[in-house]
Amino acid sequence: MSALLTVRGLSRRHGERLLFDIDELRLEAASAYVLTGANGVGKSTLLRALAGLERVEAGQVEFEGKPLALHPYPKALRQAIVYVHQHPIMFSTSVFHNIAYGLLARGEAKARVAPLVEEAMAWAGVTYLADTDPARLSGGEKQRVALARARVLQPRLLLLDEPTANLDGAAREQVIALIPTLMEKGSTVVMACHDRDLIGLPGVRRLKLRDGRLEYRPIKGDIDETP
Ligand SMILES: Nc1ncnc2c1ncn2[C@@H]1O[C@H](COP(=O)(O)OP(=O)(O)OP(=O)(O)O)[C@@H](O)[C@H]1O
Repeated sequence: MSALLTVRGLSRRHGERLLFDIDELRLEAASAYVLTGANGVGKSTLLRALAGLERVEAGQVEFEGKPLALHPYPKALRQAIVYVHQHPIMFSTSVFHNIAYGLLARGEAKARVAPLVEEAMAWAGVTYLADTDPARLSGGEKQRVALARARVLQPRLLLLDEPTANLDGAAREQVIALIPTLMEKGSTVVMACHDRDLIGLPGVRRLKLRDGRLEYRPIKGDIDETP
């Protein structure tokens, strides 16, 4: 296994409160993780920090073996890491345009974008929504569009913040079914979640934030409910 991202001495304070102080966060290439821990322990903050959306203190940072700093947030990480919010925000245009946007912003040729977007929509089962305004989508459809929009960029690291938190029934199951296939293109996936079905997916490692520290659990670790 080779390390994709290693961050040593990763800490975050809110005033006097130390939210976390992690000796070492190490994410392997082409691997899947769940990040668990009690409400308010800092899971979202940690994911957002890795995506450059939240200011943290960091010691040594290595991405694909190269040393980097998290501030200012480097272009190499901006291109390699995608964060998916639990309430994804979308442009009021169409589903197709929302999925295409990141590719076009990267300077991808229009002729190449259409087939990539179509493939991503088919993967997420949202082709029938291509022309729909995202404001009209159900929660499950919106989450699947957000996953397609992230996947189409082929990120090296995909950070999912509670991808099933607001879903139930078939909508939740459809999202869970997509998760294992996110790794097909070699992406590493980290999901902050409380969902036992995501935690129990085969081959998913568990990271647990507790008392400001990060604990590494074995792949088929227990899925207890202790915070
Ligand atoms: N700007 C801020 N100032 C002070 N405290 C903050 C600020 N932003 C977040 N917090 C606090 O930091 C803590 C961590 O929040 P975070 O959303 O990262 O937790 P979480 O583990 O993702 O929680 P949940 O499981 O409920 O989603 C919370 O107690 C939150 O209130």
